[in-house]
Amino acid sequence: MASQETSSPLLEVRHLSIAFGGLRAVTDFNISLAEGDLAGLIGPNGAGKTTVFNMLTGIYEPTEGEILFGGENLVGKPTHAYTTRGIARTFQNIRLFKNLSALDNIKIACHPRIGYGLLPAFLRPKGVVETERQVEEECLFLLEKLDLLPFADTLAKNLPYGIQRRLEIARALATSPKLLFLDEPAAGMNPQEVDVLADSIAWIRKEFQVTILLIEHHMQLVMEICNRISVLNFGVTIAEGKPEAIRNDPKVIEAYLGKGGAAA
Ligand SMILES: Nc1ncnc2c1ncn2[C@@H]1O[C@H](COP(=O)(O)OP(=O)(O)OP(=O)(O)O)[C@@H](O)[C@H]1O
Repeated sequence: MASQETSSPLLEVRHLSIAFGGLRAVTDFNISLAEGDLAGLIGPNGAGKTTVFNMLTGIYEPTEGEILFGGENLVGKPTHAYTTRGIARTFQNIRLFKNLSALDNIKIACHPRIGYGLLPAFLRPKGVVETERQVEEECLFLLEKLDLLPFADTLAKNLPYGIQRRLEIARALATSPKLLFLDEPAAGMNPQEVDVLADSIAWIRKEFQVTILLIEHHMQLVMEICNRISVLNFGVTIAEGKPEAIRNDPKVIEAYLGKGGAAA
């Protein structure tokens, strides 16, 4: 767990709001992430967590606010601009290409970094062949790092659920992100898989030197690996701070955690 709170923020989100018709889904959301942070975004169903992710990846344009990434305001830019600047995410519902192998799922994610069009892909001059060899090597390396190598040739649809989730993370890492958003990475996992995942996420942060913000209902995982946590309720941030403070915050207990201290 490493927070480098003295360095300038990698991501600075200011006064982010969005409304859908009459519904204010998120109001005045602020967060500042330093390089190396592993932060959590929690709150009840419908609190606005995924909507925040959708704004932070260019899927939704906020009605107000700024998303400063490395000092540049990304609001209004298309989603690929977020990717090319080093922001990647996973989704709550797994979005793998089910009929492609694990390796091909990763290769596709590498594509925005390759930078050649359709014609060279068909004609395959020497440079393209070399690039493809390098990409394959990188992808195999990534699979190996995430203990996915035995599944390289398995179709995504035939992989166990926990492995599919890990492959989603590997696919996000293939874009070489500086900032990674994980939307409910533990959803649908059994307790053993959650334990392994918690270790993996902490390890990924360190190994890939990536800053992580995750949405999760699994409180044990959040409290164990996150160095700071923001809590949303009805689109409004009701608390922000270190896990211990969040766990004992009366507003958070009232809105989400309950007296037992565990929402999930
Ligand atoms: N495209 C949209 N159009 C209309 N309403 C939307 C849209 N996207 C989200 N909402 C609404 O915004 C609110 C916040 O939804 P969101 O999915 O962000 O919540 P969440 O905190 O991620 O919930 P969960 O934990 O259940 O995933 C909900 O009332 C939802 O119905």
